[in-house]
Amino acid sequence: MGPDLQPLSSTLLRKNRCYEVTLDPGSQELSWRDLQPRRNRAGICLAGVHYGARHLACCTGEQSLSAFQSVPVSEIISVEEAAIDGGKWQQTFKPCGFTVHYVRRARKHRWRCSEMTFWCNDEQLYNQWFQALKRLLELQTSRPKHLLVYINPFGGKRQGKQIFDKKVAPLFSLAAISADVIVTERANHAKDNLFEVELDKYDGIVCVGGDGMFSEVMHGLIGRIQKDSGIDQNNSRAPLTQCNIRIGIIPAGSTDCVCYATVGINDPVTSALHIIIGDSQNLDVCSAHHNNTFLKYSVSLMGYGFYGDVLKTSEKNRWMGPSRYDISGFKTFLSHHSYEGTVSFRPAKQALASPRDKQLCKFGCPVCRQAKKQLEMQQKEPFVGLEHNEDGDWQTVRGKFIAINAANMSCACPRSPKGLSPAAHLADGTADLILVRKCSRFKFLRHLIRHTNKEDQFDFPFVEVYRVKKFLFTPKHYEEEDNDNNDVAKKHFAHICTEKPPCGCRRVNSIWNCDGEPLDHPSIEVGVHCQLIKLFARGIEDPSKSKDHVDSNRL
Ligand SMILES: CCCCCCCCCCCCC/C=C/[C@@H](O)[C@H](COP(=O)(O)O)NC(=O)CCCCC
Ligand SMILES: Nc1ncnc2c1ncn2[C@@H]1O[C@H](COP(=O)(O)OP(=O)(O)O)[C@@H](O)[C@H]1O
Ligand SMILES: [Ca+2]
Repeated sequence: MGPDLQPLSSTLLRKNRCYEVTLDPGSQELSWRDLQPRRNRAGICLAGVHYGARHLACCTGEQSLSAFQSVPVSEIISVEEAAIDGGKWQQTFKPCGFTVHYVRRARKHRWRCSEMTFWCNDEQLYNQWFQALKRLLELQTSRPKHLLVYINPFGGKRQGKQIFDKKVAPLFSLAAISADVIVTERANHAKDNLFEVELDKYDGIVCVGGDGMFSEVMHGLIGRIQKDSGIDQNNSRAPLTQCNIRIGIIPAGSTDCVCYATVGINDPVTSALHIIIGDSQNLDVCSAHHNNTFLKYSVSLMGYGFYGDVLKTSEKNRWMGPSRYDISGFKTFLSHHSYEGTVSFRPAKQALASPRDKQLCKFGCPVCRQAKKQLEMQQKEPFVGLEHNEDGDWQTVRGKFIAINAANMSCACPRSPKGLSPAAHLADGTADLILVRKCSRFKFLRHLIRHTNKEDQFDFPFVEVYRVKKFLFTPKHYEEEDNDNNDVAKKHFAHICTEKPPCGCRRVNSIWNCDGEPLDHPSIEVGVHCQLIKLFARGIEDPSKSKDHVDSNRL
């Protein structure tokens, strides 16, 4: 806030009614209340302005006070000169008006753009208001001005381009955000481009598509930043360089889990508004390695067994769009495979919360805030990375599993609004490792159904959940493997058994579903990199805390 900015309070007209309108640079709020004036003969009230203190300019006649309403300056999208609609009183006074476009909260975490026009009866007053609002908006320094946008035209229902053109681009232009738009022509187009592009030109990167498209952009960005800072991604112990350029997700995919779990809804307009107002949410990233070779990063789900098989079956039916997952989910459920192997993990000893508690990760989450403090302290230490003394001792679990899932965030999505691990945190430096042991089809179905209702999906004897910072998985058929040649042979063997199981032979290996992308190896080492990337999001707002806003912003 600049020293020159003083509170501004005036009586202005809106829809031929007098409002006391106040812009307070201290509280960073624009507020207004209807003064319910009795009008003079011409039906006009007098407007006044006063600087330096709150001032009630009088309308002629009685006043009855109505509800006070406000919008934080941080949620004003733009201010522009109002278009004159030729009303009767305007012909006499030639008033000047300004329109404020702002964020209105609608139901279920949806944000919408609302507008409100106030009229001033002299040009000087109008200029004071217009300039003051513009100045306060210019001081919102976290807002992006220039974005790089990648659109996957084939994601989800193939609506990415239309969604961007019709719903997002008009909002960006209203907010004076310019965008370089690339419609991808092939898989990995965005990722490759991110290694070449002049990143400094942009205040953020936006991907229009699903989790797979987000994953591609994230890989491009993290890979580029590591390359620029000389970090070898194949070294699983290397501390990765944080990516400070934010990524925005305009949901246009099949699952849209990353968007849903960080915003609360998969709605393109809501996401565009979070980008415009410059929200920021740090996000943990898991890295998966095999034999000191980097495989992939993941921010949502890494799933072996059930979710790996769902992915594998669904890839063949990509043409079906989002419903491919329902069909492959049903098929996979019926096939009811379990996979034998060993999971070793290092529990997060210092975790401030547990996967079974009810403390969900919300906007301003104290658990993630504490993790940020710890991270800042660790970064000051000479040896940083994924190894910390505070972590617990390694533990090992062996057996036959229907599913091995690592949820780095809740993985909430329209199919499961509370997600795979409802209490997982976006930015706490841990992931929830969920082991579903071999059990009957009926029991597994009960576990699955609980992802869609309020019951606890972990409350079964065949389900275990651990909050971890690192884990390893070795399928039974890869155990005792210690060199790459063996690995190739066994991969080949596993492939044969997976694709063409001889009569009586159980499927040997599943694949890892890594944010909707398959991994090349089932035997992996995974570590969580605390708050490695940033999104244009804020986490999920608590409806009980934002209720006042929902109501007060609705005009
Ligand atoms: C009897 C009803 C059972 C319903 C169980 C539903 C449980 C769903 C949990 C879904 C978690 C999803 C985690 C996110 C995965 C995505 O990264 C991935 C790729 O998404 P996209 O790129 O947008 O295509 N999606 C999936 O792997 C689909 C999982 C669907 C499982 C049925
Ligand atoms: N132009 C393109 N043609 C084919 N594949 C693409 C293209 N652009 C991106 N992709 C790839 O499509 C995959 C799925 O994209 P995504 O947007 O997540 O859709 P969905 O949610 O339907 O899976 C991603 O792995 C991404 O790399
Ligand atoms: Ca996490």
